[in-house]
Amino acid sequence: MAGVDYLADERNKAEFDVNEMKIVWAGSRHAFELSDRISRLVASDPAFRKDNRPMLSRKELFKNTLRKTAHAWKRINELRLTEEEANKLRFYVDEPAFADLHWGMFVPAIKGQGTDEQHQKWLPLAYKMQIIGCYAQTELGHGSNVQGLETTATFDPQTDEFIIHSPTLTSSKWWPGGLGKVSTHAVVYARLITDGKDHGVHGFIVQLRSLDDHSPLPGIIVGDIGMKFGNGAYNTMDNGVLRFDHVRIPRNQMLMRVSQVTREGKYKQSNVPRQLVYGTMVYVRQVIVSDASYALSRAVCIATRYSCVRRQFGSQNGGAETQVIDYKTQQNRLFPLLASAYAFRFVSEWLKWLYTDVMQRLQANDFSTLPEAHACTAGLKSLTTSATADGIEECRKLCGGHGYLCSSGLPELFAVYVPACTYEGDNTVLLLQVARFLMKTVSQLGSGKKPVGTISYMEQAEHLMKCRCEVQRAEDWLKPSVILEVFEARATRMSVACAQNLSKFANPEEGFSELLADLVEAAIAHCQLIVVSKFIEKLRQDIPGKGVKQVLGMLCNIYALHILHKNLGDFVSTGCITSKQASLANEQLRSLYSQVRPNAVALVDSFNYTDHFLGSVLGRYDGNVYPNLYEEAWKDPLNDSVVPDGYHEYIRPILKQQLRTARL
Ligand SMILES: CCCCCCCC/C=C\CCCCCCCC(=O)SCCNC(=O)CCNC(=O)[C@H](O)C(C)(C)COP(=O)(O)OP(=O)(O)OC[C@H]1O[C@@H](n2cnc3c(N)ncnc32)[C@H](O)[C@@H]1OP(=O)(O)O
Ligand SMILES: Cc1cc2nc3c(=O)[nH]c(=O)nc-3n(C[C@H](O)[C@H](O)[C@H](O)COP(=O)(O)OP(=O)(O)OC[C@H]3O[C@@H](n4cnc5c(N)ncnc54)[C@H](O)[C@@H]3O)c2cc1C
Repeated sequence: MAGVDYLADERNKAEFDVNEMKIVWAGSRHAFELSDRISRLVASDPAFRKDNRPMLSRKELFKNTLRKTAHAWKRINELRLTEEEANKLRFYVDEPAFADLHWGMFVPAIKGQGTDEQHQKWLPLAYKMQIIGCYAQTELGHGSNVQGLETTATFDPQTDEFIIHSPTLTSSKWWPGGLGKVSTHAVVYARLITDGKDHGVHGFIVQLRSLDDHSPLPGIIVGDIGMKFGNGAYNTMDNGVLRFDHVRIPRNQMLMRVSQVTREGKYKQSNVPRQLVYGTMVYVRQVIVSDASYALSRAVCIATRYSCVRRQFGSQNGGAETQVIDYKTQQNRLFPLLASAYAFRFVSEWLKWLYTDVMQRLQANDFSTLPEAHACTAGLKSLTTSATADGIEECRKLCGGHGYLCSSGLPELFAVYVPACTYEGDNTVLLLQVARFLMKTVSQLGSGKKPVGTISYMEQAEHLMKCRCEVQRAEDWLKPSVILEVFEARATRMSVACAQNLSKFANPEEGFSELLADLVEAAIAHCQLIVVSKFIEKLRQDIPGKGVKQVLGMLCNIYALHILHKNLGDFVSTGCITSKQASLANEQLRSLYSQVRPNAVALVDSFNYTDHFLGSVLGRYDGNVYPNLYEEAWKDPLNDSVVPDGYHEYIRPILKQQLRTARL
């Protein structure tokens, strides 16, 4: 029946003001209104239909993406959308495309690493999309090890040009999104060579294709790297391969904010850190943390609504069966993910602030907070993407068999999402960057250099190494000060233990190599502490709306106590808590699940996702799952005919043969 809300009872149970929570989730009333307006605009435009993606061949899929991206660009211009609105529009179109890399990496790379003159020349062209660019860093042979890249950019003082060259097969650029079929330009990372000297990896703007007929320019071989994981999914993106055969570009196309090559071929460095060459990655990692909260919240929204609709067992006297969400096992798997979605949302808002702050400082030549920003973006990118990828898969399982259908939206979400654990830095490699930062901090304790920002807790290392958790009753676990101290103590003790073990090696690098697995665990402990502490900080702010702060408090405690429960080994073995306190934490967690239960649907409604964006029959707002699932099945092209194509060739002969055998 149209118009019936099958989840109305669930919505009536909510103990908080959903409209106010929507504003908290969005970040501000302005952000909410903008998101709400743009998501409806996209949902109501048939050109942005996406339910047919898994059925399309790669070519059809890709052309469809080109059509949608062109349509989005047309709408952005017609409606004169601001940059913020245009970003939201691309987000709600929900189809990875070359434009993500153009706006998300090419433009930021020029902005961050180009000089004023380069900005004046290239940014207007890029803003109008008169050129389309990508970010060509990774090669066939090297991705993580950026210093190992092989492409060369050799200065030719005779002609005042750089010669861009791929000396080996492994130096072929491999993976850049938007490169394969679309980009006219790329920021290419290559080893700068002047006068026979190698100055390491630098960025260069290189034109790849003709602006008249799109054919590759002389000396350039470019194409798509092939089909990727999952139907539909990330195959809308033309990840590409690129080779250069002595391609010449003018000297002023080297991005020269960090270092310059003069007309005479002299290499000069500005007084800014070399690591600014990595600045675009810091920017995108911060965006990816925000993206993690959106991807996880989508999966959680689907699983929560469906868990209320789905009933199994427990019928008494012919009454309704139990809603699967009422099983404690379902809650124990689902609610920590719900809490994580909120936790990641808040930590990403904070990270955005941190990034903006670092950028402002950089403008004023203050580079002091760059290492912490690198550690935070790298660590939180790793933590949130790993948890989200696992979380989406868990949500699929929470939906039972139906979660495996493409119409649940979960398989495609998973397939699109999992590469986030790899792109923009492999998650383990990034955690090791955090570990280096932690080891450096520990080694400087007592040297007078004060740890600042997210690492400032280490200032109390002496106390944190020996403090005892004061929890005696389950309710004691609800105190933010208790949770914070326990997480700080665990992170400190794990870092200090690594540092002590490292000091046993004569060669620190050898020690680091040997202890990699422990170092990764210490880095995770530090990153989990950041997420917990930013959630607690959020709750210290003024949050209006009936019951909003209370229910967020429950989620914060669920997030922290669930992490504690999953990592009991760390907490108990470092002596931060006793096994008795661990079981009290578990008791508290169970009680929190019961408290969150009536609010579950309202908490996912607060994400304010349209049915179009969710793209899931199981997650429909109205909960009317079964008739729609049934209808969806009939739309499959296999059901176009009653007798399938191939019956006469392959089924009938078998059947007939069996008949003969049976007669014998
Ligand atoms: C894009 C769209 C956005 C919007 C769209 C919507 C939302 C998103 C959704 C969907 C988008 C999907 C789009 C996909 C996009 C994917 C794109 C790519 O994948 S582009 C390739 C990424 N490649 C990597 O990330 C390589 C990873 N490797 C590295 O970063 C480095 O090589 C690293 C950090 C592992 C090692 O670097 P070393 O070899 O230079 O190393 P060391 O010696 O360890 O470091 C030297 C010093 O530099 C610091 N450092 C390293 N990296 C830094 C950084 N980034 N910033 C500041 N300092 C850094 C270190 O802390 C160290 O500092 P001390 O000397 O100890 O003080
Ligand atoms: C969908 C997708 C889109 C992408 N888009 C772009 C793009 O637009 N532009 C671009 O330039 N690149 C892009 N990339 C490339 C991406 O950035 C790299 O794949 C990524 O940085 C990982 O590098 P790698 O592939 O070399 O992994 P590898 O480093 O080869 O990793 C293989 C394994 O080795 C481990 N490992 C590696 N080094 C260490 C170490 N030091 N210590 C311990 N373990 C280690 C890793 O943990 C991993 O398990 C994209 C990749 C994907 C999948």
